[in-house]
Amino acid sequence: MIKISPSILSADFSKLGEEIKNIDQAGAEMVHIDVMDGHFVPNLTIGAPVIAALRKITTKIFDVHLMVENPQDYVVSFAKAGTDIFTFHIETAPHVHRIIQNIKENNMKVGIALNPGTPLTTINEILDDIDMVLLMTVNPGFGGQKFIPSVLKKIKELKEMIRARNLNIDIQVDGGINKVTAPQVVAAGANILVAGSAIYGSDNIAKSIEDLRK
Ligand SMILES: O=C(CO)[C@@H](O)[C@H](O)COP(=O)(O)O
Ligand SMILES: [Fe+2]
Repeated sequence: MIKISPSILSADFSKLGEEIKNIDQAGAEMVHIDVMDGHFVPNLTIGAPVIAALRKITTKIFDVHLMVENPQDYVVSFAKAGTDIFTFHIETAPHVHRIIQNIKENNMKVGIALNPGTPLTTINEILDDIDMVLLMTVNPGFGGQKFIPSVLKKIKELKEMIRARNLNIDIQVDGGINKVTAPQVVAAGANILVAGSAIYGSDNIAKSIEDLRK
């Protein structure tokens, strides 16, 4: 089953609560929250206090995508704020096994994100220990960018790695996902689609979510 995780990066931040209720009622399975630190990526967004405030208004899965250096420093505060899936970038984590253990000890699911230029070999040794792989289909930092088609091959390769090892791991894609690219990523093996501008940029949020799902 395909799950849709709308990225609130493209929402109207002046009415974030309302914007989250909109995607909640429209049937999205998750809420994708992009956390940026101005170091790993050249942009700043939100952190644990905002997540904790949003936690009060929805029971949907909080799919938190940390584009930050030193992600281990945020595990405890993000767990307390109500994060369900803690996704960090492999490019930021030399002690990757330690942070995975720490995320699990704090009762969150583990996601690992890879930039378009980062090879799958970087997660070979820890694939058995995680719940989700996020393959970036743009370079992280901003919403509204163009999908990078060369990632399709990587999605297929990851799907095959997971199948060959008989694992139960979600493949999430993020960046430039819309009505045109969604069928391509799903055919390649992705099952969780993140979309910001394709959902919040449309005048019918429920329809845009259903269009992606179809
Ligand atoms: O993590 C990121 C960007 O770094 C994303 O989650 C974007 O927010 C997706 O936006 P669209 O490409 O769908 O507009
Ligand atoms: Fe994201």
